Amino acid sequence: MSDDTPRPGFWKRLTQGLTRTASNLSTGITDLFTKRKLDATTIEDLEDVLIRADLGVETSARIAEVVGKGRYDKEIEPEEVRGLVAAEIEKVLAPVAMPLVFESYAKPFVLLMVGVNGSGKTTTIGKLASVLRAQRKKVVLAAGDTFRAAATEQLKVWAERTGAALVSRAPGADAAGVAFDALAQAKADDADVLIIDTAGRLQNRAELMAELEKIVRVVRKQDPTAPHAVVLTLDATVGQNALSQVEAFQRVAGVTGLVMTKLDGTARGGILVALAAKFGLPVHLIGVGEGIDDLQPFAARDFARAVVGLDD
Ligand SMILES: Nc1nc2c(ncn2[C@@H]2O[C@H](COP(=O)(O)OP(=O)(O)OP(=O)(O)O)[C@@H](O)[C@H]2O)c(=O)[nH]1
Repeated sequence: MSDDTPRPGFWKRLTQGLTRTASNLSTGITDLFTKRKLDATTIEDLEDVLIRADLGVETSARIAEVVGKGRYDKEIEPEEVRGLVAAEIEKVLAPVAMPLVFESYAKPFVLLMVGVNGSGKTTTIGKLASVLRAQRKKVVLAAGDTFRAAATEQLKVWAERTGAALVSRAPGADAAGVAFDALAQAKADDADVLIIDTAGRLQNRAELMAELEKIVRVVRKQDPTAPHAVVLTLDATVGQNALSQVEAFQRVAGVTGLVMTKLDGTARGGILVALAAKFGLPVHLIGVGEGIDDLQPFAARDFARAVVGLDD
């Protein structure tokens, strides 16, 4: 996905979206390092501040250690600490900041969207469809969340808005059947990309996982190389629970990349750093607000600086 968002708007949305986490981290650092010499206690306290922002125990310990190295018994400005912390966060995030690439070797390129209800699947599909259509790509959307009629309705709105084709069936139909038909249609129409929406009922995890496995199996009957990408949407406000969601979806669907939404709804946006450190999965997009423009390409340096309250 190319990013043609004007830079000032992009930075403003990002910093506004990350305000809660940034003030959490920034205030924590200011309180610790204002007119105080750096010692073992301040470093331990810094580690706690980072852990409370959900950066993960190991990463927090490592960052605190880097900040302390060679600086004991010296005064250090909070701004310098913010800079050091941002640099370390950037190191963790840089390897995972990757746009979603719709390789043209696969036609159609099959993208399977997974994630629990309300985590931002539909918004992500809408965003991707808009970007692809702006590039004049032919897109088919498959309404694979057959459990909820509202999900199909939402997808229909996006299909109409973007000029993508929609394949859907009556509520309660077999989701794998929808995926199968959609791939057949995408092939027949010579479409570039097929995006398959799926259900996200966490209440019945076993059933949901079986359904996803079946979708993958059925799609492979027509194209053994599909799905070419499996993108998991995660709601940042679930905190540490995001880690177990990645594990669960990875087991059944082989997640190839992540989208993290609702970073604006939490003071613990450091969860993205914990995820990057633990799984190393590509992060394609982040959501920092309700609107479609708030779903942005993920840039490691920008995120790292914004999240500790530093300027561009
Ligand atoms: N504040 C905020 N809201 C978001 C963000 N991303 C999505 N939302 C909102 O979260 C709600 C759920 O998003 P959807 O895209 O519908 O999520 P979904 O996973 O498809 O959910 P279901 O349709 O319930 O399965 C919507 O009201 C979105 O507007 C974000 O980054 N920040």
